[in-house]
Amino acid sequence: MKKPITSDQMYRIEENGHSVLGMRRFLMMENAGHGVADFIVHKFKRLKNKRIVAVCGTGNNGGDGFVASRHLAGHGTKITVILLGSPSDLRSEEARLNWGIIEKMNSIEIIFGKELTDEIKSRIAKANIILDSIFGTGIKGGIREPYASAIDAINKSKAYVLAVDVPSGFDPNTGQIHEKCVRADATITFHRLKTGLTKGKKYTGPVHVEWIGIPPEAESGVL
Ligand SMILES: NC(=O)C1=CN([C@@H]2O[C@H](COP(=O)(O)OP(=O)(O)OC[C@H]3O[C@@H](n4cnc5c(N)ncnc54)[C@H](O)[C@@H]3O)[C@@H](O)[C@H]2O)[C@H](O)CC1
Ligand SMILES: [K+]
Repeated sequence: MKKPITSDQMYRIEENGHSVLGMRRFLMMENAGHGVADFIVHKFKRLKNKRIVAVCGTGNNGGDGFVASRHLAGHGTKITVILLGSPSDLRSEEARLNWGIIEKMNSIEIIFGKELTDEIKSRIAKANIILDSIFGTGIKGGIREPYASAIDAINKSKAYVLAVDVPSGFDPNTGQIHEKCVRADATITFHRLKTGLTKGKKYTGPVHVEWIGIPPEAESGVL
């Protein structure tokens, strides 16, 4: 197994990939989101009529959820993307780009807001599959609303939960959990295992490492 890395090392590898080797960040997000969709397609042979809900934050973890939802829309499933926040809060160009695409798609239902409305709670409660795209390696400090209530709703649901990169509320470096943490049935993490993911199986489930095409050369000077 390749040596696990910290979130700081991941960010530096991503930065090298982008600025030294010219791999645009939206390509990394596209490959990450495709990997998530591919994992679901292979896990659930029949996706038709399955209700999939992507619960997304306003960072690039959320962006991965937008991309995965677009890839899954091609499989005839009912997809809902829930953005916990406002589109104007989306932090990166690549997340805004992907939000701009899915908001034009009739095959994806979009709901956004800064609080957990009954509509959002009911989508999560009725989901067959949930993509946990709230936070990944960018989690910092105490978990604010509506994220805390969203994590509770995900943990109460009967859905199959796939954590994108890291279960939301899980520290990618230490494996410690914040006051709330998604309990995932599986985790798909990008590029390399994060050091914290060697622990906390109760929250991560089995961990799948997805290569997203960042050139190995991007690791020089970092690992
Ligand atoms: N590194 C790579 O090569 C790739 C990473 N991808 C994905 O990007 C995320 C990391 O994205 P980032 O924007 O840095 O952070 P997050 O999306 O994980 O979270 C930041 C987001 O969450 C908010 N937030 C943070 N802490 C809290 C808190 N305690 N309470 C409430 N809100 C919080 C913050 O404001 C931001 O909005 C990585 O995990 C991958 O999934 C790429 O897409 C693929 C390549
Ligand atoms: K996550």
